[in-house]
Amino acid sequence: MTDIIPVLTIDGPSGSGKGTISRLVAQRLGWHYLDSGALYRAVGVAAGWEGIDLDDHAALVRCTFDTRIEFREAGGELRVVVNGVDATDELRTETAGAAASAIAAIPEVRAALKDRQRVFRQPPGLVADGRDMGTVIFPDAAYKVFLTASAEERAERRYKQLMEKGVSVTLSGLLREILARDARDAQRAVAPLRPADDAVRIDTTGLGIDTVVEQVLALLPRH
Ligand SMILES: Nc1ncnc2c1ncn2[C@@H]1O[C@H](COP(=O)(O)OP(=O)(O)OP(=O)(O)O)[C@@H](O)[C@H]1O
Ligand SMILES: Nc1ccn([C@H]2C[C@H](O)[C@@H](COP(=O)(O)O)O2)c(=O)n1
Repeated sequence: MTDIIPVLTIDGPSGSGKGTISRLVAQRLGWHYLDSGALYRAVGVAAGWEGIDLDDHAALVRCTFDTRIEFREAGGELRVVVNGVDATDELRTETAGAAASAIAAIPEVRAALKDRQRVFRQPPGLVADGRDMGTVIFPDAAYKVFLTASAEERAERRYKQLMEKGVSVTLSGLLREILARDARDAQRAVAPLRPADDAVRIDTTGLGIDTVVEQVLALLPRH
């Protein structure tokens, strides 16, 4: 059954616009949406609540199995509920992103989350965003995109986003964090960040959101 449910994978580094573009494309297509990074972030946040050290791999693997993660639509927004608590805002912090990146390098954590991602493949279709959607989780996806943008532009996007939320950060600090996360995600041994061989690469540097959405939609036969 799943082999006839179409999947569009959108992978790429932090700040390349995966989440923004995936959500808009999923809306336009009327397809489901999987934010796979939210699963890693949720485990990282749950581990923090339990006081688990990021070096304690056995405890992190246990925490991955124990953590309940639900996605709920509320007022047109996707909320993420972790162990019964709405953790959407906490999940989006740079601290949660860094913790997610660290635990995502643990092979047993990745293995434990595999099936929890694949169940999102439901009719009429799925748009899945992450780092290994096209390479590991949905290697048979009909459509694959790899989004990039220069690290400087990604840092600027994040800076603008955080300033709008009233979070005080520096552009140079964000650039450092983005480069560190890129390196960790791309250099890990299991499912490193890389484009699938059959992915279409889109460099979004200097491109507006609407342009990127149209470029992605143009890859699908009709919409
Ligand atoms: N093409 C674009 N042009 C300008 N801004 C963009 C573009 N795409 C996304 N943005 C903005 O950049 C910020 C980061 O985008 P988004 O969260 O979608 O990136 P991401 O790749 O999902 O990041 P992460 O992996 O860290 O979750 C958002 O504020 C978003 O509105
Ligand atoms: N498929 C995925 C999704 C996410 N991760 C890890 C690596 C990221 O740095 C971190 C947070 O992801 P984001 O929410 O920024 O997309 O989670 C991964 O390894 N594989």
